Amino acid sequence: MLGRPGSASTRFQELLDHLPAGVVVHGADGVILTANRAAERLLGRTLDKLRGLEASEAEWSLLQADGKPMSAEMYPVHQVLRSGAAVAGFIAGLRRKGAGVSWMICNAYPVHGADGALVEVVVCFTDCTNLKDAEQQLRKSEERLRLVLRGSRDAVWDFDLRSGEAYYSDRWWEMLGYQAGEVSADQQTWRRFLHPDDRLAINVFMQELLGGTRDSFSIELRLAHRDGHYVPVLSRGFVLHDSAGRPVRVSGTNTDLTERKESEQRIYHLAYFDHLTGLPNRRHLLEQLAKIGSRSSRQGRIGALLFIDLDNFKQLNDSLGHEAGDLLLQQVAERLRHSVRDSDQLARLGGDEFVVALENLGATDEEAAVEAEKVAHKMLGVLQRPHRLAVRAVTITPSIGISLFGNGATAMDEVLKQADIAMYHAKAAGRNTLRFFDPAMQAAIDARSLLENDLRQGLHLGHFPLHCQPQFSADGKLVGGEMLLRWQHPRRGLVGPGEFIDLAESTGLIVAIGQQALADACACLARWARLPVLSDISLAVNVSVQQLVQPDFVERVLAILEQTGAPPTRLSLELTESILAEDDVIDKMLALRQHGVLFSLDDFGTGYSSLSYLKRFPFCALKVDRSFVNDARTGSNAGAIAELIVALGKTLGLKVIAEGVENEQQFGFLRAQQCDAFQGFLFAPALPLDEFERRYAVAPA
Ligand SMILES: Nc1nc2c(ncn2[C@@H]2O[C@H](COP(=O)(O)OP(=O)(O)OP(=O)(O)O)[C@@H](O)[C@H]2O)c(=O)[nH]1
Repeated sequence: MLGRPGSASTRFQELLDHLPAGVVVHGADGVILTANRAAERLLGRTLDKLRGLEASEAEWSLLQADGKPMSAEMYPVHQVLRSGAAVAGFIAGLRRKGAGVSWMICNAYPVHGADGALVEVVVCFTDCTNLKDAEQQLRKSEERLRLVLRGSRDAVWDFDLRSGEAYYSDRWWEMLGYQAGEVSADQQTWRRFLHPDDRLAINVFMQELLGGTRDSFSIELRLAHRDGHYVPVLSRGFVLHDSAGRPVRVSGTNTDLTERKESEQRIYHLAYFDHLTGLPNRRHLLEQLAKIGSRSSRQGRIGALLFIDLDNFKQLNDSLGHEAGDLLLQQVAERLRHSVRDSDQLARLGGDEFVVALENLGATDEEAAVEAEKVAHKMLGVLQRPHRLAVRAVTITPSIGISLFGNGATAMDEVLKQADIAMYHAKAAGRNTLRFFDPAMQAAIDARSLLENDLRQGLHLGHFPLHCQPQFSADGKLVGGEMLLRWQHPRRGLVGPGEFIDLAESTGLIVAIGQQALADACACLARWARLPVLSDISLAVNVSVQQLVQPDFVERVLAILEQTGAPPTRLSLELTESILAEDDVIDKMLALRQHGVLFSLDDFGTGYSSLSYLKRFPFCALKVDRSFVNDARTGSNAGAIAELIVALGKTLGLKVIAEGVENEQQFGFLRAQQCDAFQGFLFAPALPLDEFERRYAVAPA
């Protein structure tokens, strides 16, 4: 007991005895003078046995914080005796014989006498074994966590939403090609690495996550790597909420999915692509066909399935060997790939069979069939060019079966079967050809190709005799004529343009036909120039888009004018509005205008009827479309439009010509509107040129 006489001293003693901390008082020589009850308990000795003991000679020993034995001079009492200074917060282990180690936090301070000399050292110590154990546990578990994370390759991150603190682990940076600490980071930093296409979705996701009650999440995203590529990442973690449900912490790990994605891709490729040619395989095709079929039905567009089988491939395989066969199949695949659009679905079905699905070929079966046939013809042409194999060059032909789809009536696997059947018909027809599944379609295509042949033949033999429809002024004077195409077919007789212009356009023959018509018209103008009655009338010739877009269109026209000697100022080229949207048209028109050639705008009122066209392009005349002329009378809509068109033409200084005038009522109405010229059955139909000249080359009596 710390004995001090008097009642104050007794109270002080009681206080000390009830302190939970041990207190030991040493004399200046280090010997224990007294101790309180807690010290007796902690040291396991009564005061009697403690008194007179030197700390270092006692039955207990002290350990350092790291568990190693502590040398006597490091004991707190000795440190104070040596230095005269207090020691605070000193951690020491107390090992007593027969008992374990208890951990203490020690404070020690010197007590000085009146003369300033050190007379006592008071050492206080509190048991902190529990705290020490907890610290050790914590350290162990932290170390364990560190090791686990280092081994896991996952990248840890942790955001304290209240303090704004952000932690990105070293691995997090390493995953994106950076070193930790290289970039200063906050809670928004990761967003800067997001793939632009992921930003919106991730922002929405984060808003929902932080605004909701979920406490875990898992999401895939892409983060930019330093070298420019994007790392696919699986981000998983937890959200911690406070008692009010507010998010206070978000932590998680990012797993690099690159390898997984690559192997998924490899597996996908193995399952869906043909290893020899790299083309999609049968399974891929069948899956795509279902989508293609429903897309076409939805859009109301017709498409075609082409079934392509090489002819006598077995023979080639047998004679040149399987390897040569493989090489050929690869070349065939490559050529097919180049004959279709990127959006077309090409696949190798197996062996020497390939399939192409062509979508969106037209609004009707006929249109689609024409387009499909073109592609199939292209393939026939492309495939039969010699293939250079290691041994030698070989030629191979395909047989192609075609079936249309898109009206939703036939399932796509059925369409595939139909194309297969059609392919067998192509084989039966002698190979190296194509066949449609639908006999009616085949008949239409056959008829069309017959007509195309005839058209070529007709062009060659000059079977397009010129016809000319006269144009008159309001007072009945002949002022011009429009050259109209007719086809003198050897079996069918005279065929009107409605029956062959489409075909001529889709086969490109229109360019040659138009060129011929232009040459004939100019020859005619040259002849008329020598006939007094016809010498000052103009002749209009229709020009198609395909003609006009020819790069040398201007030169061709000038050459014809030169060769024929026709007066350019009598030649009027009629264009429809759709042509005006093509590039360079205005330049070509201006070039020809410089030589005096006239231009008139045909069918005005039916197309875009853009006023800017009329102002920008160097037109001399405007033709009111026959649809307005038909119903042209006072009070009708068509009449009002015709009236407007005439007024518009007049304002712009253009000559206005009405076509398709069939009766006196129409004529009377349009004449009242001050139309300049009139053309139609009321006056005369298109006449063969010789008859035209017979009728009009004589001066009126
Ligand atoms: N080199 C090679 N040959 C293959 C491959 N797959 C299938 N074949 C062969 O391709 C040939 C296909 O022959 P068929 O289409 O049945 O007959 P064909 O000789 O082409 O005769 P037709 O089709 O009637 O014109 C068979 O001999 C198959 O062994 C392949 O991957 N590589």
